[in-house]
Amino acid sequence: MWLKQLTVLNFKNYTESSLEFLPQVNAFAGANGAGKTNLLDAIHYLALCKSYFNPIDSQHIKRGFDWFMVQGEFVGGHAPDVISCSLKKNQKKQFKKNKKDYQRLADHIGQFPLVMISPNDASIVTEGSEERRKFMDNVISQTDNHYLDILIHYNKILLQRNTLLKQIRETGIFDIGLLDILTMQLADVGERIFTRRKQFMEEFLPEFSRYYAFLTDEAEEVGLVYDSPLMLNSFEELLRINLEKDRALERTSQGIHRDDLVFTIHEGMPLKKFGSQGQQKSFLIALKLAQYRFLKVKKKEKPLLLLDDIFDKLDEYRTRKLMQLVSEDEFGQIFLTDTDAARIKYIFEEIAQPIRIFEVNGGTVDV
Ligand SMILES: Nc1ncnc2c1ncn2[C@@H]1O[C@H](COP(=O)(O)OP(=O)(O)OP(=O)(O)O)[C@@H](O)[C@H]1O
Repeated sequence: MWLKQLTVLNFKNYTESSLEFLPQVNAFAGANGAGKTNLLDAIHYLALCKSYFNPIDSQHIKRGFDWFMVQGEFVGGHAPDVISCSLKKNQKKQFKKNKKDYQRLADHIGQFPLVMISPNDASIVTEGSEERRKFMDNVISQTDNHYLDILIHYNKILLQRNTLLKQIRETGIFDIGLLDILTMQLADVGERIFTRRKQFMEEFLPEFSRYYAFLTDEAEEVGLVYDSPLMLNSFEELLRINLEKDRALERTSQGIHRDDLVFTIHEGMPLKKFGSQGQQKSFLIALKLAQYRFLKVKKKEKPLLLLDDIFDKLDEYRTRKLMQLVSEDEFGQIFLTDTDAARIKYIFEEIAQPIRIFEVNGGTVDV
């Protein structure tokens, strides 16, 4: 499966552009701010119904316009599929496959598996647990669309339970029956998410360790551990133990919405504090390569790989390692961005990979 054609209309700094791709490597080259990453993001929209960088859809409409559209033609695998995503200001985002609306976005996620590696990924190490849950949920959702459904369901019940806890505190009326029902429902759905995440980590961890060792020339021990309050107690027990605390806080203090991934180096020290910049970078790339491998095995096809500005950020050793994987045919179609077209040409010519370079300049593109 690969993306043959992409059209963007009024999308970020593009008015109208249509691009034809190679099934192998496609590079967007140009100065800072030219619009290279915007094209990767348009591809991300097609595969995952949303931006990789900014969750507010309306901010992707070109300034001065009131709608955008991104359309792409995927070929290979199944029959050619034309996917389009469009948004009119103040209206709901529309998704179509071969001109037909999707009933649910969850039906689309995972049909065109995709992995993005970007400098923004640093937030997975440096920011709060939400970023790491997002990473985990993104990978699982692309392989299991029921997972997305139960996540959405969990968040709805969580909101209802929190609203009730607030009402109890404000009104003093304690509807124990309703609280019990919401507690049981939350526990039931939460346990399913916990089981799925645990199972995912068991499969993911060996892949991650293998890629980290491959990318680094040091015999450094790194750790990746799934940490959930459900490791020690069942969800129902947890909610009962914390009932008084939850009533005082007016929210559900414990649950799978607090899950985290713990990243360590040097035998258990936090990666964020004790890992060098290079070690953190290798850790992140290993996470993403393991994500690629996981999706490839589960979906039985090669996901699209989007590399945002990574050759500028990687040292020569890691660049060579990545190129080794490209030449060993580990990946399918690749899209990448770089400020230096000559560097990209050189890197891919060295491993004799066909590449099409698009020169991007302020929202226009030349081949
Ligand atoms: N809604 C929008 N309307 C118009 N322009 C936008 C919109 N959103 C973003 N842009 C413009 O897109 C440009 C950024 O594009 P992009 O991030 O793709 O650049 P880039 O070529 O990847 O740059 P870099 O090499 O610095 O990463 C900026 O000039 C920004 O102002």
